[in-house]
Amino acid sequence: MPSSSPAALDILNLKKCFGKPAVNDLSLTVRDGEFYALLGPNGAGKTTTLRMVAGLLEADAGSVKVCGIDAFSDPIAAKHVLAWVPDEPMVYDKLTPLEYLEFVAGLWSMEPDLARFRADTLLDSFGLASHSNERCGGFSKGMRQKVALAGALIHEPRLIILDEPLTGLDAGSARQVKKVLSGLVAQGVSIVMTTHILEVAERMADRIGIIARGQLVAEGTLEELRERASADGNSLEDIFLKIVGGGSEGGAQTGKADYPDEKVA
Ligand SMILES: Nc1ncnc2c1ncn2[C@@H]1O[C@H](COP(=O)(O)OP(=O)(O)OP(=O)(O)O)[C@@H](O)[C@H]1O
Repeated sequence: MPSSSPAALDILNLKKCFGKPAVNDLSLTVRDGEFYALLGPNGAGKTTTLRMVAGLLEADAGSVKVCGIDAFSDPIAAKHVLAWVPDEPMVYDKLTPLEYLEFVAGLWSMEPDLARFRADTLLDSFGLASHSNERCGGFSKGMRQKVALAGALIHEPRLIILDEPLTGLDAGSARQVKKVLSGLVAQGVSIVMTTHILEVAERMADRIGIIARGQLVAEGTLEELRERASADGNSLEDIFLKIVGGGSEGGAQTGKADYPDEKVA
């Protein structure tokens, strides 16, 4: 749908080198209100790209605009309109979900009544209402992930950046998260999500971008990608493998590096 609002995310010629290029002159645009899935083999540069967008990692070159705000020259304003949920989110073990959400809301200087209302609504949406007064320390990975996601949403961001949000979630939790995300998109919120679960991208995303070797190698709706891969009738997995080939970037590079130069949020 055409929109007069600025793009939710505008990445232009972004570069980051760790000895060798991790993100290599990458440009992409996520439209206002769009659900954009970022796919790519292990080590393709997805997380590095999103860390730069979220202000956790300094770019070597390029620019990033979030809802029209220059994220490099005005990072605080950009952070107000975005939410970042890493693939291994951190919550405070000694706090209950309710305390954690009220704590995060306090960091955003939200009114206590509004914070409580938002916290209760979010905990309910994620199926955590009955655990809202238990300490997070005893929670499973999936429950912690949902608490972290709720915390990221408390300030009503316009752009939500999710790195592998469904990893480690059971079917019920994954469905709750997908439902919340779809509901947010229906309200006009924009989402960028990396995932290795191609079926999720296929079902949920308005557009899909495929990154390989730090560059955007394909982008479009599922239909457009099908056309591009001349793979009519095939699944996204067929298209993906045709575009990027099998295997991870750099062969054995499948695990996370130790990120020595990561900034503290
Ligand atoms: N802080 C860092 N120091 C050194 N190398 C890094 C750092 N961060 C990322 N890299 C390297 O940059 C490349 C891109 O990594 P990145 O984590 O962005 O890939 P990815 O597409 O998110 O992969 P995955 O799907 O496995 O999460 C990899 O070769 C990785 O080892």
